Amino acid sequence: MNLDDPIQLADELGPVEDWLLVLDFDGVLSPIVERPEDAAPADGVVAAVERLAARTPVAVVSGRPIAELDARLGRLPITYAGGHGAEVRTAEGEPSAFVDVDTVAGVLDELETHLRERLPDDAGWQVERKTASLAVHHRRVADDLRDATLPEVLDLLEQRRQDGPGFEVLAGKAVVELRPAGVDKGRALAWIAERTPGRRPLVLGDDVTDEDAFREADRRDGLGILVADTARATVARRRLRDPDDVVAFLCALGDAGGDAGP
Ligand SMILES: O=P(O)(O)OC[C@H]1O[C@H](O[C@H]2O[C@H](CO)[C@@H](O)[C@H](O)[C@H]2O)[C@H](O)[C@@H](O)[C@@H]1O
Repeated sequence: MNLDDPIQLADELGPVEDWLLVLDFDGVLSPIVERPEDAAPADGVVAAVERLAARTPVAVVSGRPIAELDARLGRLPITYAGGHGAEVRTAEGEPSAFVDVDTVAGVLDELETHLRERLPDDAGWQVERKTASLAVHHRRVADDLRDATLPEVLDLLEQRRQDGPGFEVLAGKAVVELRPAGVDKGRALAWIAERTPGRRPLVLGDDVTDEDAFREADRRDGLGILVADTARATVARRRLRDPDDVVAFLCALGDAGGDAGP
């Protein structure tokens, strides 16, 4: 799949009011960095999203909890879906939970304690406890240690699949995660799309967890845009290079038609 020019792609898509804009955070609105806590929106992202949100529904759908999205983006007048769709807050501020946190807390607590003992921070491991899931980051772990240890970590996660309400194991960018079953970005998109009729989903994502949303967008006559500097297997039909290209694309979408503002 060829790389798209962000301005040409925005021009091709026509009026922004035709679309429900669905944006991933890490790797799309924010460049990938070594430590999750250091991630920040790319320059110009917040202003571009705010401008678009005045004209069409916008959602950020992320693996992060909503509280972390608030801390990084602020409380914009858009829908936030956190934990890959475990929790949603509408643009009007109405929250919905799709996982009962009490049913997963015991499994996650016990696993977190064990993994923090087994995977030392000073070797580069980072255990991230989220509202309804748990992630193990290995971006800063030496390759040989990672290759030797990751099968054991995956095995530990796999052993929890049947516990509590049931879980899934997934792998993302330098991360593996235990997530409650029945939650994914495709379902989150479906829930949001049902509440914004008449708009075609336009999904921007960079990671394997975004493929569910790309598929759901296709089902709804929408479009998936992969954000990646190299081609890889994806159901997305268009591709932008990186978060800087995403900012250029969002600005161009906001400029097209309607009241482009000052
Ligand atoms: O769905 P997203 O908004 O893309 O969130 C996916 C995960 O993003 C974070 O981890 C990733 O980004 C980090 C910061 O750039 C990077 O250090 C890490 O290697 C990536 O996996 C976040 O920490 C996870 O909770 C999200 O699920």
